Amino acid sequence: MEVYCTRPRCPRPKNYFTDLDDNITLKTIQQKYCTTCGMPLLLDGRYVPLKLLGRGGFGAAFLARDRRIPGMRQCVVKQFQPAGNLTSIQLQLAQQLFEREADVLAQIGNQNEQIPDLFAYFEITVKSWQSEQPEQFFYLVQEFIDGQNLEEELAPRGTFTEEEALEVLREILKVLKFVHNQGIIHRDIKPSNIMRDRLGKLYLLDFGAVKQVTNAPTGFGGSSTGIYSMGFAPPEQMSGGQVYPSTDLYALAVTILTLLTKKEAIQLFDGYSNQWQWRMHVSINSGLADILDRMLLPAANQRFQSAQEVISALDSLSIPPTQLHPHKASVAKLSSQTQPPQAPIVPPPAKPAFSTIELLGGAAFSGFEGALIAIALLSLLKSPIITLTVSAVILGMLIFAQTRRWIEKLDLLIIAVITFALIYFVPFLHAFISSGQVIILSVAAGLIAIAVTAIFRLIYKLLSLIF
Ligand SMILES: Nc1ncnc2c1ncn2[C@@H]1O[C@H](COP(=O)(O)OP(=O)(O)OP(=O)(O)O)[C@@H](O)[C@H]1O
Repeated sequence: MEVYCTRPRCPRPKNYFTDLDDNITLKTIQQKYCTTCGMPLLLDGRYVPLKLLGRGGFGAAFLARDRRIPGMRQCVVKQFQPAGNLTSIQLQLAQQLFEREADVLAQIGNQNEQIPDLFAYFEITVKSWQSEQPEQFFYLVQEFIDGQNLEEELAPRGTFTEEEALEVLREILKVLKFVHNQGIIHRDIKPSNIMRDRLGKLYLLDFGAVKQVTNAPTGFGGSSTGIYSMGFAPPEQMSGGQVYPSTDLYALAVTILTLLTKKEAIQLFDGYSNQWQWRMHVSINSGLADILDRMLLPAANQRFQSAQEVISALDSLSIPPTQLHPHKASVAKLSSQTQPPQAPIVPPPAKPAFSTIELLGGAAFSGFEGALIAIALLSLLKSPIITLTVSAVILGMLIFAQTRRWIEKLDLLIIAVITFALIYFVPFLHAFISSGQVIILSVAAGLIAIAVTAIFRLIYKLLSLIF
């Protein structure tokens, strides 16, 4: 099983432990340590990081499994890892923001099905890798949303249709209504913070920048601390002033325009007239366009004052509410990568997936080895049919051993070198061809196997993109 080291600068974070392929060992073993930097890998004794999902402003996010939950539930482990050289005050503020995400998720995550649940928040202190100094790491574990964020969804495709954008608008307004009613302003609404799972359900993520203002459900505001995403933040947030529910509504409108036009916010805003000039880029229902424009007004008090006001305005347009639907391309891509959340959660795959390099290396080995085996067998048995059958069986066993990772990397090289040396230097093992031809045939077979595998891989990728 491959386990990912979460130490920020570990040069070789991928660890492979064959004993963890055994479910009983995986569940009972006390701890595992990174073979490169010594970092404990089983976080809080239970979370097994599998791969890096991405790095954000305050940390890295890892896909992990919880070995203490039957079926090894998937989860996201976020690690506090601020980028750049921060002063101790900035570092403290960044850490507060990370803890704030944990606080907010603990408060509201379990109450709203479109906000990830919080599973755990903990810190660990470990010996530094290159010095004797102890190092402290903070982790937050939350529900894994099996899907793509809207930025990832938008990148490979064209613009969202009006119907699709309206669905995002209505769904996120529902979540914002709930969030604002808890006295919380998100302050960082943007496509990358909205995720769609493979069944089409939309989620609002990343509560690291929220402002917890007051418990009053309406008419509240709180001062901004300068955390925002350029282009999505309204003037009051950019100037570090008070933020309001309408601050989030403004960012949501910019998000919708981004989806409708696939253009950067800056391309839709005319700095000279200080106005949004987006209508020339997309044509939509005029009532909906007016609602978006009102959400985008520069003065916070001229915009809609609550998510509910926008929902009512949308309802009065009599555009039929859309059915939640997963986007075709993204679902096809996901279905090739992940398992449905509803399905019984299965233990992690016994073996990790193969990278393209590993796949092509394996193909080269199989082709090379196949040719050598065939040359030797034909020289010994003199029967093409028996040679073909026995070679196919041996080759099949070698390929199976590779898929199970019983042989990999250096093993392949060693086996290839030994077989080649045997057949090249023992004349009766290449009785019908010269030594030079052994080289040509085996290398050619290796290259052909690489080419064929690459073509199949390409076709598979193209098909999964299309469907
Ligand atoms: N609960 C989750 N389920 C699935 N994927 C997630 C979850 N939370 C975050 N991710 C994914 O992990 C990656 C990193 O997320 P993270 O929140 O750390 O940073 P970000 O949102 O990309 O950046 P920033 O924090 O600067 O806005 C992103 O691709 C995000 O979509």
